[in-house]
Amino acid sequence: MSALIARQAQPTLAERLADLAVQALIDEADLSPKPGLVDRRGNGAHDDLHLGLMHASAHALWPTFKAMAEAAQQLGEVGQPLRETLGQLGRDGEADMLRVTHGVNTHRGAIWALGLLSAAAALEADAPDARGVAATAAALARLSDPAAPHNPHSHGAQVCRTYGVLGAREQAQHGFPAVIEQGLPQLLVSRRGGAGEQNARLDALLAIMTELSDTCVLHRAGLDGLTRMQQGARAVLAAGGCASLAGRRQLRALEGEMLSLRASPGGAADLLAATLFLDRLAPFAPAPTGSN
Ligand SMILES: CC(C)(COP(=O)(O)OP(=O)(O)OC[C@H]1O[C@@H](n2cnc3c(N)ncnc32)[C@H](O)[C@@H]1O)[C@@H](O)C(=O)NCCC(=O)NCCS
Ligand SMILES: Nc1ncnc2c1ncn2[C@@H]1O[C@H](COP(=O)(O)OP(=O)(O)OP(=O)(O)O)[C@@H](O)[C@H]1O
Repeated sequence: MSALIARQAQPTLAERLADLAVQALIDEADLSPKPGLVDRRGNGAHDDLHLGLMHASAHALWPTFKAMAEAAQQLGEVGQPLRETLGQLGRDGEADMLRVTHGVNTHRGAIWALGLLSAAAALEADAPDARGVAATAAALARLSDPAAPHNPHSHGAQVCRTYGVLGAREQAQHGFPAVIEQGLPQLLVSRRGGAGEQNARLDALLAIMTELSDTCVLHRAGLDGLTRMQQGARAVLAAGGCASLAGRRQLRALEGEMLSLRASPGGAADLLAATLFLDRLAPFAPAPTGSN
């Protein structure tokens, strides 16, 4: 292979971040058994989603995440120009998603969360620790985008009004507390406890579900459904997590409840993808000088 071809084969930072974002979405979709969500076993509580569609949607978003990271590199700082560029790229990405899925919402919340995090990771490429990247993403999310069409009829907007809870927008504006305080710590604790990677990821999803006001669940199952989701997730973790027999029993019970309510924790799933994205950022940091 010539040196030129070898050089061209090296992915750029923006390409590597887009790879990471798409991989996080694929890993989230494939993770099984997830209560109520699309996974390798089936469609969960959804009649318009399936695993192939989730994969196609995830891959279709690669150019969006790449463009967001490139915009961050070019503009170089958190500010109104970057916020407005990301808003336009996010809306274009959503249109791409809907074209691929023929109008089904597969990843609206994920474009929002992973888009902000991809841009933030590009800004923080020298020292990409999870907390710092989440804080930078939050600073971007707190800037308003005058071109964003406010949709008071979105499911999220409706249930936030009805139940007085905070949704996807606020989760980002507050620095992704569900990821930083629940998802990532649980992932590390379960790994350290020898749960195995898939069970550690399931535990991370459940940890996110214990606290989140997931507007997907609220929309389909109301406050009672949300409470049952949170309590059920706590019961799995209290029983020893997904690697334990007792935890698996609780997980099966939770899944039964979610399916009977037609409820699916789509917001928690997006935030698990955000958790997996941030978990994998460390290797992006340049090696400290003097290290071998
Ligand atoms: C902020 C968003 C998610 C809209 O939120 P809204 O609550 O009105 O919408 P909707 O119900 O359609 O979607 C919410 C999505 O978020 C996820 N979600 C639900 N609850 C939560 C939660 N508590 N926390 C995080 N995500 C959640 C769900 O998966 C759901 O798909 C987004 O679609 C948006 O408005 N984007 C504007 C375009 C933009 O600025 N893009 C920039 C990309 S960086
Ligand atoms: N594995 C998954 N399975 C199902 N949903 C997921 C998965 N991963 C992420 N999600 C998220 O869940 C959301 C889908 O939720 P939902 O079906 O409630 O959306 P909706 O189209 O707004 O509402 P509804 O189907 O109730 O009319 C998607 O936006 C997506 O971000």
